[in-house]
Amino acid sequence: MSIKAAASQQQLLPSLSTYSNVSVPILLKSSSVFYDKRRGLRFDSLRCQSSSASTAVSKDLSTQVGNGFPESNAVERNVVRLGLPSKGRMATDTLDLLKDCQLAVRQVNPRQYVADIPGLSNLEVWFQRPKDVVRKLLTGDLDLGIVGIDTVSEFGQGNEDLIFVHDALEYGECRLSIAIPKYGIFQNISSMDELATMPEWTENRPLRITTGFTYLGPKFVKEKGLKHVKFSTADGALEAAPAMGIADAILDLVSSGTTLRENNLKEIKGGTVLESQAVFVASKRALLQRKGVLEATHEMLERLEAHLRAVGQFTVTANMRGSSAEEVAECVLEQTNFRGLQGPTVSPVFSKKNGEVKPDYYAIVICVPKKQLYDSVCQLRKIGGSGVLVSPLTYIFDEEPPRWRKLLDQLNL
Ligand SMILES: Nc1ncnc2c1ncn2[C@@H]1O[C@H](COP(=O)(O)OP(=O)(O)OP(=O)(O)O)[C@@H](O)[C@H]1O
Ligand SMILES: O=P(O)(O)OC[C@H]1O[C@H](OP(=O)(O)OP(=O)(O)O)[C@H](O)[C@@H]1O
Ligand SMILES: [Mg+2]
Repeated sequence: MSIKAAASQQQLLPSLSTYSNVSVPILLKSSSVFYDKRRGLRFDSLRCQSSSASTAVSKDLSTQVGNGFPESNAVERNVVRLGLPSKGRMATDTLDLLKDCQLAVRQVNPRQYVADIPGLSNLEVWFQRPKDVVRKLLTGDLDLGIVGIDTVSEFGQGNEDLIFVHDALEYGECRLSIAIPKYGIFQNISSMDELATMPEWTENRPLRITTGFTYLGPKFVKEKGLKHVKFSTADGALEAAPAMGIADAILDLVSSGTTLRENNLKEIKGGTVLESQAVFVASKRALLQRKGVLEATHEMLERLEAHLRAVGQFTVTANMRGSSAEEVAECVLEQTNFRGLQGPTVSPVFSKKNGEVKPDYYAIVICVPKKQLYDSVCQLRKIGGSGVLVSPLTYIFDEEPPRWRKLLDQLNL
């Protein structure tokens, strides 16, 4: 029997609700299955008949017993797998971010779904639809992924195997919100409470909400105490549904609000289910059990942190007159809002006068948030700064990132 055939046969097995600490063999025709409670894995021992001898082949099918998600049919693998969005608005931004972190993905052609990152050995990149990245993390077919919080929440359904390694990658920012028409019976409705208490909604005529978020939607309205609600599902252009008479309200992602505005819809107070942005997510099981996953995660996290810390800032160098480095440092610390990582770096700038080499100026180096660049230049000028040089910052590698410590704590490591 082929491994695939044997594996699909085993999918028919009832899941074991109770099992002992020791591996329990279940004999199934020519194969047997061992459950390992400690690792939550299923091992399949497939008996392959050959003309001369029968050989036992052990396959780790990475199947967690009883997590409620479909089981993986995959064969044993030693390589770490990272899932990235294959299409849509997250795809390009994700590749750009990785490139900026010196983790450029090498894809032979855009229709190929597997790729690698030359900087990370023993790691495969798999391009998948965002929702499939989450599903495959849960089935054990992927170990790591980058998707939106909305997708993790909708398709992960609170499963504890999913861990946010980095919860703010600073792109794909949007919110999942209820929106209603600006006109008609909704004209004066501006909050969830008002929507909930509208007399129009009855058992026979419930509030009809259309959404692609069929897990988060019903959960949210239940938490908000709405009684008469009926959900329908659609994949795109939801904003058209109220005007078409298909729905009363929609639950969809909003970013700039343009699509809502252009379709005469509005958000309401208390109607935001969640705020989302791209995140780096991992399977807890994979982090703990698959060789190389924790190491790859560490390296990716360090690079992401260092890049994201740096990307919002400039390095600013300016020359200041002063009689000593301490005097200049004091002036910067007292009279400006800007520092370096720990404090300003102050270095003497030497010039030769009357045959004598002396510090004439002092160069200060500080980090400045991009948005405050002009403000920093003005503050430096006020205290006698001149020759201001501004350069982009590529990375800030500080001490161990707090997110790494947090991850190890979550894993009890
Ligand atoms: N308007 C938006 N602005 C910013 N980010 C968004 C916006 N819409 C969606 N996103 C983010 O991008 C992710 C992918 O959205 P996209 O529309 O590209 O794919 P999708 O709609 O999930 O794909 P599919 O077409 O398979 O349903 C979303 O899960 C969300 O995190
Ligand atoms: O507030 P805005 O900036 O206008 O963005 C919101 C729109 O973006 C998303 O759709 P997308 O463009 O991804 O198209 P889709 O419905 O095909 O996924 C979302 O579903 C909204 O329709
Ligand atoms: Mg979309």
